[in-house]
Amino acid sequence: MTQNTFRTAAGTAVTAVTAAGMREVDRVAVEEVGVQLLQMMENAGRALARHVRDASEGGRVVVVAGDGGNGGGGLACARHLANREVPVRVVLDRPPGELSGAAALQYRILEAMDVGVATGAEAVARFDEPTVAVDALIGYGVSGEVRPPAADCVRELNGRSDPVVSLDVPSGMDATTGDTHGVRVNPDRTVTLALPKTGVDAVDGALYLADIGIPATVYERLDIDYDPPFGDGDWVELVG
Ligand SMILES: NC(=O)C1=CN([C@@H]2O[C@H](COP(=O)(O)OP(=O)(O)OC[C@H]3O[C@@H](n4cnc5c(N)ncnc54)[C@H](O)[C@@H]3O)[C@@H](O)[C@H]2O)[C@@H](O)CC1
Ligand SMILES: [K+]
Repeated sequence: MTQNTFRTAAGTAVTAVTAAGMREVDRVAVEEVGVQLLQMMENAGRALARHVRDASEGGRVVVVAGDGGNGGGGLACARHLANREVPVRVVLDRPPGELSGAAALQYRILEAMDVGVATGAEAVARFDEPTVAVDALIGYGVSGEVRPPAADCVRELNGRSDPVVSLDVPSGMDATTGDTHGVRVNPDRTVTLALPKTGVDAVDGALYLADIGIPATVYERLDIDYDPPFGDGDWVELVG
């Protein structure tokens, strides 16, 4: 099942987009309007860190990240948590040397900060104390059945009894259809970015929409109905 419109608790209608639609929003934001990816990622990471601090109540956090835009947002979140002295560790689904693009940039900052980084699903399993986990493995860019090592990380995340917070969409969930690509994370809350994706009505747990700074002109250029939903805040809960 997919949903084309969501609502905030205040009753504002929010248009949902497919993965292709969101990719087009990102393209217009960057190429036509001049908003840079790292600016949006910074907003995503900061908003996500606030949600994680909420869920963790000061306890430990593990951020499980992939190497795409979703992973980059997770790594930015780890930095914001460390900046607030939240005890945070990072697990990458692949060795750091295999990172590229924005995720590699985010990783280099964490390295300079001495934030602990481990690799692989076994590292997720090692967090046996109460720990909020952040799922930043894969976002709307999922393609085909989720493969190892990401698939093993997903299973480890689902085996945890502590809260899991997913960035944008639960990893392994098709952002357009809500279908599962073989395996997917079952989060306690999802912080989706800019606009809800049509498939996210299939998420478990609470669903929040975070502002990553995309101006209304981007939506106007794409004929997407947009009534700013955020009010005074940086995110809103979506109620269906
Ligand atoms: N406006 C934007 O462009 C922003 C996007 N952001 C994030 O970037 C995401 C989109 O980024 P990308 O296009 O890089 O894509 P993703 O990060 O969603 O996915 C690409 C990553 O997933 C892996 N992957 C894909 N399919 C897989 C499979 N079947 N098995 C195992 N691994 C698989 C790829 O190897 C790659 O690491 C969004 O969901 C969002 O979370 C945010 O960081 C902030 C700004
Ligand atoms: K995710």
